[in-house]
Amino acid sequence: MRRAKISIVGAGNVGATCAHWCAAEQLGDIVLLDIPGDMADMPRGKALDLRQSSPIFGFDSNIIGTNDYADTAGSDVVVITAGIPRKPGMSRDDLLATNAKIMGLVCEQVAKSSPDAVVIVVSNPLDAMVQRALQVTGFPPNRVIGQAGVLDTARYRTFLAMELGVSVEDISALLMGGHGDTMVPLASCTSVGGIPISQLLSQDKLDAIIDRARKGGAEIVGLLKTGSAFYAPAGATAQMVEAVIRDKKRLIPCAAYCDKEYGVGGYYVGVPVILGTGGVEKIVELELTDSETAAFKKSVDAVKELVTAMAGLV
Ligand SMILES: NC(=O)c1ccc[n+]([C@@H]2O[C@H](COP(=O)([O-])OP(=O)(O)OC[C@H]3O[C@@H](n4cnc5c(N)ncnc54)[C@H](O)[C@@H]3O)[C@@H](O)[C@H]2O)c1
Ligand SMILES: O=C(O)C[C@H](O)C(=O)O
Repeated sequence: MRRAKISIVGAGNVGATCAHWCAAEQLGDIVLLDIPGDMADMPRGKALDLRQSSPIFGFDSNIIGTNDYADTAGSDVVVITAGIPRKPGMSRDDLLATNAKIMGLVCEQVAKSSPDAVVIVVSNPLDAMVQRALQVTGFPPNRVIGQAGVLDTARYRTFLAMELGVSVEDISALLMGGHGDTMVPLASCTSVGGIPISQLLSQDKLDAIIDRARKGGAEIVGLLKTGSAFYAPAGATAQMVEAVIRDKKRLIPCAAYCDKEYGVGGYYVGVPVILGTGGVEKIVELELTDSETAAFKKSVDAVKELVTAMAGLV
């Protein structure tokens, strides 16, 4: 049987760690690509190192590193983590000019080498970068998706589990909106072992957890000092890769292109989707409360502003 082919563009912290999770989960063969230059051999070094762990963990994936898009040809999934991460004192939006240019260069190559791939964008500012990937690849919107909601929801679930002293496995939750400080955790969709969160936690404690989840990326940047989070982001991305490769039909939050859905009007924003081999197979439209609708609109407006700013930069 043909193994799936997964290419990861950007072999830095998120890209290489995503390759690690994908290999450990035996999702397919992996190509790690990064730019030529002084560090041209780096993706080859990381790929070889990862491959040498295969006898220990028992996976048979072929893993290569390269600077050449020809090696990524015919990928089933392309993950894009190319770009700069933020440092303390920066917002994700400060990365817009640099990463929009990088995203354009990468997507021109991806469109030529893997025209049938599902593209999963990770680079920040996420919602604008996915829009850029859609513009440049010209792929149908269901095959260009952004990773943010799985990570944001995982942070929210982690903090809830820590507060309640229960297993993360029993916490079911959902966040919507852009990947920024305006993301919208839905208390109405948060439950623990089937019990609505409102029966287990006071509103004050829940608000504090929501605030920490919103600022979860900045908290890690402040601790690391040299860059941003990568273990959880890479794990979240690998979960999306798995949903596509294995046609899992996962119902998870992703940055998906919403036109009529939620009245967004042609932008990427975090919404619950069904993710399978075709990419986004369905956007699930929920009934939101008035306050959730207002928070979602604020988040969408922030994404629109960023996309408008990007148009003047590329
Ligand atoms: N969406 C999310 O949830 C999320 C989470 C974490 C990080 N991020 C973003 O992901 C991006 C990568 O983060 P990181 O920590 O891996 O950074 P990193 O600096 O460790 O790695 C980025 C890599 O991209 C490479 N690169 C730059 N230009 C390239 C090009 N034109 N072609 C191919 N590769 C290129 C760099 O050489 C580098 O190896 C950042 O923009 C960061 O903000 C997003
Ligand atoms: O915070 C960042 O800049 C990286 C990423 O978006 C995150 O949420 O960890």
